[in-house]
Amino acid sequence: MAATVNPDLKKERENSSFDPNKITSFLYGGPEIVKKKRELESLALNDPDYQHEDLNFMSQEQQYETFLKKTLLMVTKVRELKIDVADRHFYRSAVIGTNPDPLGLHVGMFLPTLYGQASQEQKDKWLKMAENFAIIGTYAQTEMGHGTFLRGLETTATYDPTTQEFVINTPTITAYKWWPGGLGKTSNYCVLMAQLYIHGKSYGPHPFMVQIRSLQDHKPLPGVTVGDIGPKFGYGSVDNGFLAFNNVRIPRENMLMKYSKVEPDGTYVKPPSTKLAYGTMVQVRANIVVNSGRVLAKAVTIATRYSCVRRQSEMKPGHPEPQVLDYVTQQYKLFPYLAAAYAFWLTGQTMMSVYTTSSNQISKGDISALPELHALSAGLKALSSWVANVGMEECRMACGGHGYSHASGLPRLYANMTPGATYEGENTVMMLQTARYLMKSYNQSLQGEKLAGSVAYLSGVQPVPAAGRTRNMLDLGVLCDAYRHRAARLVHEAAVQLRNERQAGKDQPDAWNAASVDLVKAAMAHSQYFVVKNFAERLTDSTLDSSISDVLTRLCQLHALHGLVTNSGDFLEDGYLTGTDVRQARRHINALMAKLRPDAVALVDAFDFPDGILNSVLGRYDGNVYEHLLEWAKASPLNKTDVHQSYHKYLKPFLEDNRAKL
Ligand SMILES: CCCCCCCC/C=C\CCCCCCCC(=O)SCCNC(=O)CCNC(=O)[C@H](O)C(C)(C)COP(=O)(O)OP(=O)(O)OC[C@H]1O[C@@H](n2cnc3c(N)ncnc32)[C@H](O)[C@@H]1OP(=O)(O)O
Ligand SMILES: Cc1cc2nc3c(=O)[nH]c(=O)nc-3n(C[C@H](O)[C@H](O)[C@H](O)COP(=O)(O)OP(=O)(O)OC[C@H]3O[C@@H](n4cnc5c(N)ncnc54)[C@H](O)[C@@H]3O)c2cc1C
Repeated sequence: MAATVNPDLKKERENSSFDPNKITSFLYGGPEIVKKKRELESLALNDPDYQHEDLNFMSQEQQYETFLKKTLLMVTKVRELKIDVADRHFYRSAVIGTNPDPLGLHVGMFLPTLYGQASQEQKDKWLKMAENFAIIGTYAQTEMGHGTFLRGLETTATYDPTTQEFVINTPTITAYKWWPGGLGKTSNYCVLMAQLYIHGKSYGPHPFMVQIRSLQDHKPLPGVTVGDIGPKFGYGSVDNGFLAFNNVRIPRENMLMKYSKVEPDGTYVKPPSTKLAYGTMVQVRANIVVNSGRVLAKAVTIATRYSCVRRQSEMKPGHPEPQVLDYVTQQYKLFPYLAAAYAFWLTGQTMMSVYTTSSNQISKGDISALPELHALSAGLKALSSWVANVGMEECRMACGGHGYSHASGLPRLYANMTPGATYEGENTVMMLQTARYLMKSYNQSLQGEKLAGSVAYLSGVQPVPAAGRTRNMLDLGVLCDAYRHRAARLVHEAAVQLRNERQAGKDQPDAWNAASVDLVKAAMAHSQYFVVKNFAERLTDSTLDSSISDVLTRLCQLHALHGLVTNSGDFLEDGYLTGTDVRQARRHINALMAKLRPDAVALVDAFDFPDGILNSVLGRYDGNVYEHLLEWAKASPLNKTDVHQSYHKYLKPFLEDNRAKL
């Protein structure tokens, strides 16, 4: 095994224009945080208790078992090591790498729902147990027949005032809860979303705390049917489950009653907004924005490092084979996603701070920020996970044949992360939610109302500038204005389309459906504007070291220009940009890529993913790809013996038979 760093990667690092540690510090929020992160990561990665065979060599059952063991151990160690709550995610991501874990829903949704939806008495009753993993829960909302349309959920919780209990029922096959993570085999509790019925009247979906397995022998409780839904595209390390109830009774106090309440006599107390019950989803959507940036950063790290190690073809006759990253077409595959990874990393930070501010306000009873928070998180969740999906796949293909091997880490990354476009709100549906808010805001602005927050720009209609002027397409102000104009125009056009459909005689739902392609486009443009503007604003930070602000500016320019060129029709359609502008933009992209080329490895190094987290032979920090590819392949289960047992069972008789017939 080679101990030295691959010479090509070494040279790349020597030639970069800046110290990657400075960007790492910028990305993570300061050198102290980076220090803490590295300490926690190396603690986890060097702990022999977490070592196991490569998951790619395991069955789904083995993956689940391995991950369950590992996550439980992690919970114990986090407690023993007294790791601060704020720092735990560093340790956790080093332990689990790019895999989801069976306790993910307990930590990511069950606990947050208790924090956000339970009354103080309910918190007193359950939080200690849940926080200390004395019980394990999941978030059981989606049913076989309905995931998106929450008002269509079929599971019922019918209040019985005589016993002061809710009776939980699964009336049909399609009402089976389906998909919740950690439900199949791990959880003994869940937050159940069910339709509340009182005295025969429906009050819509509400959250209930329901025990589903015995705390003694883990068997399903009477009336509960629960199991695993079977293998999926990815997520082998998680037991996504199904769940059904047959007249299961739970006490009245088990409805989570921070907002809505049911009194003992069956009187229903309305919440300030029915959408408060959807609060946990908003939180996870904000998390998905953060996660999409990280996922893309991982994929780009793997593909960029490998593209510097990989040499292929003759660019000039008789010359050595170049590093594939020197092909401009290869740069055009990777650098826009490198820039997007930075863009979404920073968007994720802003999204989280908007989430924290708004949710503090909401928990104090001021719900005015709810619509904006919902619309922003829905649109950014959809945009970021879509871009991450396309980017991960582009990175895989950019690694040629070896990208297709699990050794690259890319298929597993993709399979585990692609459902980000589906779970926590299917992306098209989320974009349409954002569009709904945009239409509402736009109409308010037409009524003369002043808009605030992410839609403030819709108030001022921008004129199309006179033709013949010259623009500097590298100017971030010019680029932000162009995105802003495009978003405002597409919102306006979607509104016009809606109005036309209405005037043509369609009712509101049909008109909405007819205009929905334009509505999604408008929501996309709005979200992209937010991302570009946010990136540009972060660069105005006066504490930024000039050596890194130059390179980050190039990334921001590339991100904005690439989006502009790939959607050029949107910018050209009304004459806001000219053909000359777009041509100029294309040339700038080429020039920017050439400038970024020497810094590419340093820019991915700055994401600071240790090898143990990347889990990729192609993306190794030391670049010693080939020897480790061979070593990895040798470890594959099919190579445990020189002659596989199937030879004796099938191949030998087959060959002998064929030889005998000659
Ligand atoms: C494990 C976690 C780890 C954590 C951290 C690690 C990093 C994270 C990364 C990775 C981990 C993830 C691991 C896997 C997790 C997966 C879990 C799940 O998937 S759980 C299931 C999710 N299910 C959905 O998301 C359903 C989607 N559907 C809905 O949300 C609703 O049904 C919706 C929005 C589509 C429609 O809801 P309507 O029918 O009740 O509402 P309408 O009639 O359309 O609208 C009424 C009004 O309510 C507003 N509204 C809707 N939702 C809102 C909300 N959430 N907040 C505020 N307002 C809302 C609307 O904008 C509208 O407003 P106006 O009337 O126009 O003013
Ligand atoms: C890996 C994974 C983990 C999950 N974990 C959990 C969990 O822990 N807990 C849980 O409760 N759920 C979980 N889910 C379920 C997930 O939340 C749902 O699958 C998701 O919300 C999408 O809903 P759906 O499956 O009903 O899609 P559908 O709504 O059936 O989507 C199918 C198609 O219909 C389109 N469509 C639907 N409605 C509209 C509309 N109004 N307008 C336009 N187009 C529309 C969609 O765009 C999509 O193209 C998980 C799913 C996965 C894949």
